[in-house]
This record gives sequence, C-alpha cells and structure tokens, in this order.
Amino acid sequence: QLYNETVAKAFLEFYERTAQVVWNQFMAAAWNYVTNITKKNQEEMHTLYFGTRARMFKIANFQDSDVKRMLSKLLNVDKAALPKEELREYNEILAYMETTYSMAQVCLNEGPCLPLEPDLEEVMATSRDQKELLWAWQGWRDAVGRQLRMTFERYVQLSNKAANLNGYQDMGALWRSKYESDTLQEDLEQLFQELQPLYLNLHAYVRRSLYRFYGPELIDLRGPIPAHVLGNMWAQSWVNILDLALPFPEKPPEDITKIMQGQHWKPEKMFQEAEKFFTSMGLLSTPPEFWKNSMMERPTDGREVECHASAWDFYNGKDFRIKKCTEVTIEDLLSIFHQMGHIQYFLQYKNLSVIFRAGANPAFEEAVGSVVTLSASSHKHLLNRGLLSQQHQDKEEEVNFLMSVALEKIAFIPFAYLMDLFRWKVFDGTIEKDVYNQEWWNLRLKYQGLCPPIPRTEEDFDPGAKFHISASLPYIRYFLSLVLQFQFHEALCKASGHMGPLHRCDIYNSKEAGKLLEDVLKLGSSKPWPEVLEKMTGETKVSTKALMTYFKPLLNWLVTENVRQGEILGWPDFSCSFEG
Ligand SMILES: C[C@H](NC(=O)O)C(=O)O
Ligand SMILES: [Zn+2]
Repeated sequence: QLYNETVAKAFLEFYERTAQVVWNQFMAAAWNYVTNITKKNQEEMHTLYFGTRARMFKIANFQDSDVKRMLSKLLNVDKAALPKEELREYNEILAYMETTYSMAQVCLNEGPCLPLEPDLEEVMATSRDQKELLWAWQGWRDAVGRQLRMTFERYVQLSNKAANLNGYQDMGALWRSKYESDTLQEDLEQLFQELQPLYLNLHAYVRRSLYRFYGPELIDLRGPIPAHVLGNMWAQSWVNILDLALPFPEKPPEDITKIMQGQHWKPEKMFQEAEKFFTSMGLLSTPPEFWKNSMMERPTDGREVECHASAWDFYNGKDFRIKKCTEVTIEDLLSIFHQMGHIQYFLQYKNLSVIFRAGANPAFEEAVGSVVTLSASSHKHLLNRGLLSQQHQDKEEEVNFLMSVALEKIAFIPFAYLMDLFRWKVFDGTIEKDVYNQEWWNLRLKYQGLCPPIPRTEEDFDPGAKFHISASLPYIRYFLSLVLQFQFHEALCKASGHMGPLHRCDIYNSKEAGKLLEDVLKLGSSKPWPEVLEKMTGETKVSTKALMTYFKPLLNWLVTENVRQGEILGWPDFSCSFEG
C-alpha cells in the first residue's frame, strides 16, 4: 500500500540517522581501498533498503518540495539494483579496471619501470624527442588500455543492466539524469559550437608552432596533429608546450615551478596556500582531520596507491580528505586549488541531509575549485603571493599569459566533450564493441583534430588509458565546468568590485565574492541547479559569454596571426600521416 507524507517524513528521518554511520563506514572502506587496494563495502545494502522502500510513496501528490526531492533522489540506487551475484562481479570489474590503471608501469629495456605519476607524465610534458614521446605514449596504452578491453565489454553490459533496473534506457541516460534537463545533449552541442572558432584558431596556431619545431615529416599544416607531441599523455591540456607556442618568445613568462623550488615549497605549504585563498574570502577553513588524514604525497613505503588526485567527503561532518601524489610544480599547485574547491563545497553543505550533500549538479562541483584557480593563476595574484617578481605585464606579455591559460582551458574543450560522447554511444549501442578503438579515434579526429602517432587496431583500447574511463567516472561535468567557471568568475569578480579586463581579476581577500559563493555552496543539491546558478550570476542558463570575454584579446591576436600565416582552420587533410 502507499504511505502518506507523514510516514515519508519519518522514513527520511530514519534514513538520515542510519545514513551517516553507513556512508562513513563505506567511505572509510573506499578510502582504504584506493590508498592500499583492499576493499569492503556495505553502503549498497543501505541504499537498496531505502531505495526500494522509497518506491512505495506516491511522490507526485506530496506538497513538501524537499520531501519530494529527497525521495526522488533515493529512487536511483545505481549498481545496488543488480542481483547479488552480478553486483559482486560488477564490483570486481570496477576494482580490476582501477587497480590495473593504478599499478601500470612502462619498463625501459634494461633498467627501471616508470609509473604514470610523476615519471611518464614528466616525459610527456618535458621531452621534445618525438621517439621518446612515442615510447611513453605507446607503452602506457599497451600497459593499460590493452589489458582492459575485454573487461570493459562486460562492464558495459552490467552497467546497462543496472541502469535498466533503475528505470533508465542505458547507463548514459542514468549519468545524464544528474543534470535534470531533457535538452542536455542539444545544449551541450550548442555550447561546443559556440566555442569552435576559439578552438580552431588555437589548433591551427599550435600546429604551426609544432611544424616549426618538428618539421613537415611529422606535422601536416592542413591535417590533424599527432597526439603524442602536445605535452600531455591524453593531449587534453597543451600547457606544457607553451615554450614552443609562445606568441612573443622574446618575453618568456617567469618559471613559477623554478621559483617555488627555489623558495623550498613543500606539498603541505601548497595545501596551506590553497586553503588560505578560501579563508581570505571569509569561507571555511579545513578541520584538523583534513591535515591528519589526507594523503598529500605518494607514500615512500612501497604501498601501491591510486595517484589520480581526488577529494573525499566521509559524510560525518568532520572527516574530509584530499588524496594526491603531489610534486612541487605550478601545475600541481593549481590542481590543489581545484581539489580544495571540492573540500570547500563539502564543508559548506555538511549540515544538509546526506541526500543533498552534493553539488547543484556535477559540473558545479568541478567549477568551484577551478573558478578560484582562475584568480590564483592571475599575474596580479602570483605577484602578490611572491611567486612572480616582475611588477607589470605589457600587452605582449599579456598575450603570452592568455596563451598559457588557453593551452590549458581551450585545448581541453573538445577532449572533455568527446569523453562522454564516446561512452554514451557505447552504452546506447551506437558504438559496438568490435569497433571501440576506431570509433574512439574517429571522435578524437572529428572533435580534437588529432591522430594517433602510430596505427591502432582493435587489439588496443586507447580510451581505457584515461583514468576516468578505467575508474568509471563520468566526464561531461568537466566540459560544462569549463564554461561555468568563467561565468562564476565574471559574477564573483563583479561582486568583488573588480574593474577592467576579466583576466586581470583576482578575488583573493574579497568577502563579498566569498559571501556570494557561500550562499550558493550551502545549498548543495537541495535546489534545481538553474535556481542556484541564478543566485550567483542572475542567469538560469550556462553561457559561453564570460569565457569569450576572458579570451577576446587572445582570439583577436590569434585570428590576425593565422591570417598573416595563411593558416587553414581545421584539418581538410583528415588522413593520419602514417596512412600515406
Ligand atoms: C580534468 C580532470 N580533472 C580531475 O580528474 O581532477 C582530469 O584530470 O582529467
Ligand atoms: Zn574535480
């Protein structure tokens, strides 16, 4: 029989009382798992117990919007819907994929084997020898992607079965439901199209820079760029080849990593620096548990750990952690700002019901840390924090600065978009298992204008060589966050009373900006995200306007430069060079 709203409230009370304990134990087990790969887990039973019973309420007739929202969120029990035997198999598959990724290494002929962090990432970032880059690029995909291919096929089947048992067409539909929008895919495509001119101009300009360095035997000025020479294992960020793509090479920016190392920065100081940014805005500081329980460096006791940086909420209002294999570099300092943004969100919504302790949507969670990073990486802020010594930037140095931000943020756009375009098609069956790899590269060509440096076959599984695919973590949140963070930046800069170009804004110390951010973060996922967005920006839609404003000076420079060079935008010669 159907229960009434009073029973529903008692039901939710009971959930609340038991959830903190169970979720805390689950998170402790999950943390133990990723920091020394052993695992136990019972959160599924709790979720299933309440998820199945939540179905007994006729939510549509209820008046209390909070009760309705909480019950509807309980309805999705994700993988817990699977029958016991298949749930066990699914958890084993998830553990196998993530462990394979975490433990993978690439071995030199005679000599040491290199893990991804920091060694292989260091090679991809700093080597300018395309044979060495190819060795790391191919070695990593042989060590990870190839091993995961069969398992991934079974992962897709079980994921879709779990989604069906929750009432979704496939797992892609379940992932998209977090955005509470029936026009999500059209809206995303619209955002992508608006950003195309910026990306195509950057792509053409970087291709010319690589052509100058590596020559015509590697780079085709009318074609895609080989994926191993862009300074990153997945070509998702090109910031590490700034030295090859500097608009005004006679005015190179100061090397902040060298300055940090010269000042004897340590990982803990990097975390303190990030926390200080938030407290300077009147936001919350981290509790003692954070400093005691976080893992800030790769352990030296030989323990195998999952190094990909992440932030953890243990759902008891006290225990919050970051796990990161920190190196003393500017790239890692900015990554710590990003992770500290997750921690600040956890702190701000810790008194909400467990059900509402999440971002307004997953992109909001990613945008909080990233918006602070936009201020923290500004010339004004770095100067103020003693990480730069040159007082002012002239017009040309400013273009150099904007290029460094674009190589991180604009290069990322098509990668962040295609990661889930690929998986949504895999889940809905458009991409069948015997063409996983060639369809992955079709998307990499179409959206990023990249080619694999060597021929690929269906023995390979290149998507599996990216953390989020081996760890079954959705990715469209990063695409949406890329646009959202500039919208947030513009709103927070306005609140802080900033005047002048958006890329010179630093919200450090601004209590007004802090208050605006706090009012948004405190809501967690208790309200539909358009309402939350409106609270901060006055708009109810994600808009590329702020991003385009931020990069306008650079786009002007790029268009002029590309016209001067007679560049072709895009890659009409779409075949990859080894194809002859
Ligand atoms: C952008 C994304 N960041 C993260 O996982 O923290 C990544 O690393 O691919
Ligand atoms: Zn994040």
